[in-house]
Amino acid sequence: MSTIPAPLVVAIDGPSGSGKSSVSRAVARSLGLAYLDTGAMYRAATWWCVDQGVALTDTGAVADAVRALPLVMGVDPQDPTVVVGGTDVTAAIRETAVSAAVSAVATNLDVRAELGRLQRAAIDAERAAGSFSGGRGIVAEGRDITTVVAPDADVRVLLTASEEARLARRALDVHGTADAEAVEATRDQVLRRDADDSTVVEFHTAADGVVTVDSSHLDFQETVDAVLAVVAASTARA
Ligand SMILES: Nc1ncnc2c1ncn2[C@@H]1O[C@H](COP(=O)(O)OP(=O)(O)O)[C@@H](O)[C@H]1O
Ligand SMILES: Nc1ccn([C@H]2C[C@H](O)[C@@H](COP(=O)(O)OP(=O)(O)O)O2)c(=O)n1
Repeated sequence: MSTIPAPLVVAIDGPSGSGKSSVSRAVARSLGLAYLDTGAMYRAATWWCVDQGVALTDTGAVADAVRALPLVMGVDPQDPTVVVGGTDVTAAIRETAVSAAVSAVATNLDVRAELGRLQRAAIDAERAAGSFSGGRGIVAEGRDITTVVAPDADVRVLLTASEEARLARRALDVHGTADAEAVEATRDQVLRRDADDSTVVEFHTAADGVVTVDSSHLDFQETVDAVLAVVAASTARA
């Protein structure tokens, strides 16, 4: 009798520029899993509030708008997409205006409750679909996936990197260079945002049972391999 392996849920958290999104996508591709970028959901919520003319300082109006968010997340790691009310906002949510404003939405506790609910539903759907269709599971990444959204995930990883490495990576991403000027221009987007976000979620220290992978001195492929090794070790133990 053949056994169908249970769907795997991998949760990855970490600060901005630690490599969460790119590493999680590569891990999902490598293992044949779905990929959920929860940061993209906070970005989509921010884009929607701005689109609807909601003042981001009005916490009640923001929460109401997010409860009505018509969001569809594409979870294929080859081509993750974000669609809001029929508009593909995959690129628009990466623009600097959204990056600068997103913490105001992500620190709204009613928004966190609503998006957390949607994230749990997406993870549960992959679990259930996997059991019936032979789907393999999901990699979900963000700031509170290992602790709040999916503390019961099969594998939980905190991906960290030094401040210096994170600033250089983001500068290279946004400005195409990691010279002193580009690093300075990136500081607000990385460090101020992490400081604001840290007021509502802890993502600098690993919770009990969460494995830390420090990518400061690893290149991209080495980081992917390190996370895959954590998955292999965790699933071998289970
Ligand atoms: N270990 C690494 N070494 C060098 N660059 C990396 C590494 N991990 C990720 N990167 C690059 O750093 C940038 C930021 O990564 P990203 O996945 O967007 O981080 P996060 O989602 O944590 O903000 C990307 O250009 C990515 O390719
Ligand atoms: N689970 C999550 C995911 C993201 N967030 C917040 C943190 C960030 O300010 C925004 C956008 O997240 P995203 O992962 O795209 O941020 P980066 O630009 O990769 O640093 O959402 C959160 O509060 N909780």
